[in-house]
Amino acid sequence: MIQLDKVSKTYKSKTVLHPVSMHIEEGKSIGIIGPNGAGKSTFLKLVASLEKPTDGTLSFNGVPYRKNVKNLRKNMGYIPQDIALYEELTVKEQISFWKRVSLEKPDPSFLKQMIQTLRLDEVYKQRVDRLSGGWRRKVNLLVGFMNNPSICLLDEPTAGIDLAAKEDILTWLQSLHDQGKTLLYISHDWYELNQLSDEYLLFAKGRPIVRATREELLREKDSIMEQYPEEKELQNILKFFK
Ligand SMILES: Nc1ncnc2c1ncn2[C@@H]1O[C@H](COP(=O)(O)OP(=O)(O)OP(=O)(O)O)[C@@H](O)[C@H]1O
Repeated sequence: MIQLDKVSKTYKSKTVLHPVSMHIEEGKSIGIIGPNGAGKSTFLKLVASLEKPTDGTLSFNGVPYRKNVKNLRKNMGYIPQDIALYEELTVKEQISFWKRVSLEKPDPSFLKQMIQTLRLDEVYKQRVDRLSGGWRRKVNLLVGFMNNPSICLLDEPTAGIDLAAKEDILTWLQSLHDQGKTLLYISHDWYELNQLSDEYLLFAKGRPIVRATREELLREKDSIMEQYPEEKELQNILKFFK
């Protein structure tokens, strides 16, 4: 479905993503892991078509991204690390606002199901700036995905929020996976990753160094750690993988 051919990214003279070739199959749930600065967010933004590759080509269903942006955007939802909402609006107003301005048509039944699963009806009439981080994150997910995309890209969707909100978001992500959607998400939370991932994509030093199932990663983790003795953060990440 999504194909990357020798895709790389360089900012000024610094290569932050070395050439990557990869196929992402429809319906796969891929957990992206790795140390800070390893290139995970850059990779996700390139897949989301929010960044252009310095070299290489991305294609969706055989058509290069540049010839296919409209169709691609219709099928894709991307949630960045930072929450981007109109703080003074209530949740209800926020939804109405985004419904009006979104280029893609919202899907009413999907929206209703999302509100229920994320329990957003509980705070429907509250202003966003009065909500906790967990609720705000849920609202952000809602407005980012209200058009029912088949490819869901998420950059640390549960970082820094309370446990109850994490559980709700995890349940909702699992329901997306059960519906056959493609999920690519960056996370540092092994519990969440183990619940959700068909595969792991492990980044280090500006490239994906391993793509593996949980069982494969468990088998390979000692040898990966031996190959990258100087990568302390990578060692710490893999040490806690069970
Ligand atoms: N717009 C930009 N201009 C210059 N350098 C950038 C830009 N965006 C990212 N970088 C650099 O690219 C490298 C990879 O960043 P990226 O955000 O992709 O890493 P990451 O693995 O997602 O890290 P984190 O877990 O901290 O979010 C970093 O060194 C970062 O400073």
